[in-house]
Amino acid sequence: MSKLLEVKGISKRFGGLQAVSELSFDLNEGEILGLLGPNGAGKTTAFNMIAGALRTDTGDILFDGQSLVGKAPWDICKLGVGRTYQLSKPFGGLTVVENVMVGAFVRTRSEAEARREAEQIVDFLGLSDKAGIDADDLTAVDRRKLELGRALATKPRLLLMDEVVAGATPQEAGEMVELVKLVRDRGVTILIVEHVMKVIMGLSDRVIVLDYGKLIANGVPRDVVNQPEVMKAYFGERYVQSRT
Ligand SMILES: Nc1ncnc2c1ncn2[C@@H]1O[C@H](COP(=O)(O)OP(=O)(O)OP(=O)(O)O)[C@@H](O)[C@H]1O
Repeated sequence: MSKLLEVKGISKRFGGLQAVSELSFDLNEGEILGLLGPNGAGKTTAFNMIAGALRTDTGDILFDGQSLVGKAPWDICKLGVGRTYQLSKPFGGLTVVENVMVGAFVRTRSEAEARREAEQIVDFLGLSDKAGIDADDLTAVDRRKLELGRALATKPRLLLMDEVVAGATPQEAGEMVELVKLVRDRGVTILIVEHVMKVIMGLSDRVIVLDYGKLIANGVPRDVVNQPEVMKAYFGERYVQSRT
């Protein structure tokens, strides 16, 4: 399996706080990798370094063999790294299709082409009947789908997804999980941050766990969640001792 992303010893310090410390991991082409860790573990910081929103203090990030360090978010997106945000904020006053077109303009200057691609994506997301409504009028779950659509329109090979089911009902979460699987089936490699364990377990081929900015586990979801280090990070030392 070829490596699409190689993260090599990246670190980030904010003042006195070491948010990410010498983090290394690989992501294989076609894989869904879950990024886990308790609040404040450094997941978003790691994401932001890969997407170019934050500069790394140390280390390198290779995408398809090419270093992303020092590149602007826009250029990283053009290379094929898309991202979704935890808080999806559609452009109000634009329709659902027009919102997705914004993503498509990363790849094309033709309005007709952007519209055609956006319509296909809106259809894929199951939002065709809402294509012409103001994006501000969408429900929370449909906004999440739109967020995914905007990212897909940039034609990513790697998609960084931040908490796709936050605030969703179990049924809506199930819908999002199915959509993410379909995105992978279209050939997109995925790195996903998610707090809902059931979602991560159901989606990820492999998971990595961060705690205080350090990688503490890397493996198949079922093995990783039972590792004492991981339980300690999530539930504390006492919980682990009470189980052993
Ligand atoms: N711009 C910043 N300036 C200062 N400290 C920051 C900044 N961004 C993040 N931090 C701190 O860095 C640490 C890691 O934060 P980060 O948001 O990466 O964690 P996280 O794992 O994504 O957490 P959560 O699950 O709560 O979103 C936290 O202690 C946070 O307060």
